[in-house]
Order: sequence, then structure tokens, then C-alpha cells
Amino acid sequence: MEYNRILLKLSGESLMGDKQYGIDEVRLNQYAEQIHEVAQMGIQIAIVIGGGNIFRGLSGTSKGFDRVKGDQMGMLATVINSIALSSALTNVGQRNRLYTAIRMEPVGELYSKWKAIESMEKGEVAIISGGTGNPFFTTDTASALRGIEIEADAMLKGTRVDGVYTADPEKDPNATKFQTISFDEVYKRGLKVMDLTATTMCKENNLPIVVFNMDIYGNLKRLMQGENIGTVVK
Ligand SMILES: Nc1ncnc2c1ncn2[C@@H]1O[C@H](COP(=O)(O)OP(=O)(O)O)[C@@H](O)[C@H]1O
Ligand SMILES: O=c1ccn([C@@H]2O[C@H](COP(=O)(O)OP(=O)(O)O)[C@@H](O)[C@H]2O)c(=O)[nH]1
Repeated sequence: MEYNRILLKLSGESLMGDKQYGIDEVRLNQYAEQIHEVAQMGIQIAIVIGGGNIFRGLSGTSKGFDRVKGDQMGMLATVINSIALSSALTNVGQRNRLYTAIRMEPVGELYSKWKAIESMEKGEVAIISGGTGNPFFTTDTASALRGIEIEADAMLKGTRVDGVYTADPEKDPNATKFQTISFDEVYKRGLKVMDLTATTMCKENNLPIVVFNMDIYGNLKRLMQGENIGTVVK
């Protein structure tokens, strides 16, 4: 697969690094350096980050939170992570622009497909924060949505496992990894590497997903250079 424009999804939870909560500066800077490296190769990059290191709407409901309010907190958590990444990218010399799904100037500009594309064409990394702006969705679904909107060649799901397995590799030591897998096979086997809403959006709009381990330094560049790491879902 050749990549000219990518949507990179970063897990909020991975941003914690070795910490129990919040943002680990070392991990954050490693992400920024790797993104800068790939941007310098001329690849257009949009980024969507989760918020699981700070707050997840569903975890709030068990403590009595209203789901919609909890999800709004979760979406704001993705904005916090995005501001941190924006700052880290600036520190490594990478121009970038922060977009928000809901109006929040001067934190970021209100997202639109055209503004994000214009940024990327100018060599800026477009950080698209705030999820879809709606409760009951996940950051994976927001990534699928934004990836389709900005006409990315693929959605790269950077996570803490190195691909899609026959079963959750964190629970089943006998699970084996797929090099590629079809969307239909993901449904048939009930694989839970992304939620169904996100998977269905990608399938219906022909956006391939690449699941890879973003926590191994250099993996993003390896992938862009065509190395066979991770799993392609298409
Ligand atoms: N079939 C599978 N193949 C790979 N990972 C899976 C599979 N089923 C479940 N997972 C889990 O999905 C996680 C990756 O999804 P991610 O969205 O980054 O995590 P989270 O849901 O914690 O934010 C992995 O840590 C892994 O434990
Ligand atoms: O379009 C969206 C995207 C995210 N969220 C909320 O934001 C939280 C953080 O996102 P997620 O759990 O997907 O992040 P990750 O697992 O990648 O850290 C979710 O739990 C939801 O509560 C939401 O309501 N709508």
C-alpha cells in the first residue's frame, strides 16, 4: 500500500506510558518525534487521539454520571491530549494545527474537512480533536469518520498490540496474528480490535485499517516505508 495521506489514531491509554493516569512526557515526545519523521517524508498526516487516559464516558455511568455528560467529559479529554501533542510537535519543530469538533476558540479552530486538508497540503499536521462531537461514539469511530472525510489512504490504528489476532492477545496466549484480514472475516470471527460502528464505516467507505504497535519506536516510519508490520484490514 502506498501512503500519501494518512489518518493516525493514537490511543489515549497509550499516552499514559508507565503512569497510572494522565500523560507521560516521554511517550508524548516519542510520538511527536515519530510523527515529525514521517511528515518530513512528505506524507500528509491527520491525527485523532483518544481520551481513555483521562476519562471514558462509560466508566462514569457506573459511578452515577449521566452518560451524555460523561461522554462530553471524554471528548474534552481528547482535546486535552490533543493540545499536549500539538505542543510536543511544535517543540520538535513540526508545524501543526489543532481542530476541535465543537467550537472552542482559541483552543483550536472549528474542524472542517477543507480546513484540515488545506493544513496538510501546507505541510502542517492536522490534529482533529473532540471525537465526533457526539456522545455514544468512540474515538475509533471519530477516526473512521475523519479518515473518510479527509480522503485518507488508510486509517492507522496505533495501539499497544502489534496487529489483529485470532483472539485478544492480552488474554489468550495462543492467539495468532493476521497479516491481512477482510472486514467480513472480522465480523464473522467477532474480533474486537475496533468497535463495530468504526469497522462498518471503514468497510462501507473502502478505508483500509492498519493496526500496529505505536509504542515501539520507529514503527510508524517502518510502516510508511512499506515494512510488513501490523495487520491490514480491508
Ligand atoms: N482480536 C484482537 N486482536 C488484537 N487486539 C485485540 C483483539 N481483541 C481485543 N483486542 C484488544 O484491543 C486493544 C486495542 O484496542 P484499543 O482501542 O487501542 O484499546 P482500548 O480499547 O483499551 O482503547 C488491545 O490492547 C487488545 O487487548
Ligand atoms: O465521538 C466521540 C468520541 C469519544 N467520546 C468520549 O470520549 C471518551 C474517550 O475516547 P476513547 O475511550 O475512545 O479513547 P481511547 O480508548 O482511544 O483512549 C469515550 O470513552 C467517550 O466517552 C464520545 O463521546 N464521542
